[in-house]
Amino acid sequence: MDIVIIGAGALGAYFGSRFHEGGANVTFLVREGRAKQLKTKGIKVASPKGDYRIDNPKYVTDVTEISHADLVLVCVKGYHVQGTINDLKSLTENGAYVLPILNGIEHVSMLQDQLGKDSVLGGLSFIIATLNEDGHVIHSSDFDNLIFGPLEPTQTTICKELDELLKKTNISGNNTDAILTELWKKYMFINAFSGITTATNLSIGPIRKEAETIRIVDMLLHEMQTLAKAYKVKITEEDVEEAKNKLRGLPDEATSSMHQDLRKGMTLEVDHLHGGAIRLAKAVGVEMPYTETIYGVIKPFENA
Ligand SMILES: NC(=O)C1=CN([C@@H]2O[C@H](COP(=O)(O)OP(=O)(O)OC[C@H]3O[C@@H](n4cnc5c(N)ncnc54)[C@H](OP(=O)(O)O)[C@@H]3O)[C@@H](O)[C@H]2O)C=CC1
Ligand SMILES: CC(C)(CO)C(=O)C(=O)O
Repeated sequence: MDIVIIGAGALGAYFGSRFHEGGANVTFLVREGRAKQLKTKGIKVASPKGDYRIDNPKYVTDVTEISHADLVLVCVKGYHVQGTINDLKSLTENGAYVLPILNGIEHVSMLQDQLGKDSVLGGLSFIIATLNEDGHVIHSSDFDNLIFGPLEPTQTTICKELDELLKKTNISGNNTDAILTELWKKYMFINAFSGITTATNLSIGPIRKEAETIRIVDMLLHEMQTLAKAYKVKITEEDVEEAKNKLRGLPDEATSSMHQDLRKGMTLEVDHLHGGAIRLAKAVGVEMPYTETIYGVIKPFENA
């Protein structure tokens, strides 16, 4: 399979490397700065699932240099999705499917509106990864789940093909017919986890010790459950409990990518995640006081 990765950051470099390891033809579509780094440093992945390196990764900065793509993985931050649209248009016009795996929900309808519904698959990932100063991937969780599935009936074949490829790689994950529900469940989880870790500037360990702080997490999860319901997606109490169990199971030092970005002084995805939920809530008359509070607390650090 010819796979293009847009955004060779932590997520893109990790999954791109694993697909390369599994035998796919992987091209990274990157911007100038990252291109220079890939040229001089290559890609290295340090991971509990096994290290991997690509000394001379195939990368381009100009989409017209890509002659064919079956699938494009969109691995940029929420606030950079709009900037990928022209590249994605060029690739989908030549037959590629687009699989966004970033956090959040708003980008899905945005991509569908601009690229056409048939081109956009549903996707998400569970992994904890970051880039070091050499642009090498530090994968620190023992999980690396890539969940995807068709949002339109026309997409079943490409999803089955991707599922077959996935089995040849070292990536965990699966093709699901319930990708919309999975997207909302991840959105619920990430808004609570990234919200509480970033707002408190703490990893999950100390947060778990305080009943009052865990209560906020509980309220954030339930607000997202109510919002999903307003968009006709059923998140059950068991799903909320599963999210809480995930938080209970993380090591003390585990934290969200947004909190890692805060620590590094990078732009935060708070508008895409919490801001997006608040916009969706306003559109359907749902109240989200805890989410609004978390958003307000984090917002001054968005471009710190
Ligand atoms: N890191 C993690 O553990 C996880 C992250 N996520 C989600 O995945 C998404 C990506 O996160 P992450 O990988 O950490 O982010 P990073 O900041 O590490 O990577 C994003 C990359 O996108 C690149 N980029 C931005 N715009 C473009 C463009 N127009 N063309 C090509 N490349 C572009 C950036 O390049 P440049 O270097 O040029 O700025 C950067 O390398 C986020 O939504 C995050 O929430 C989800 C699960 C886990
Ligand atoms: C919660 C986690 C680590 C799971 O993948 C994540 O998505 C993030 O922090 O952005």
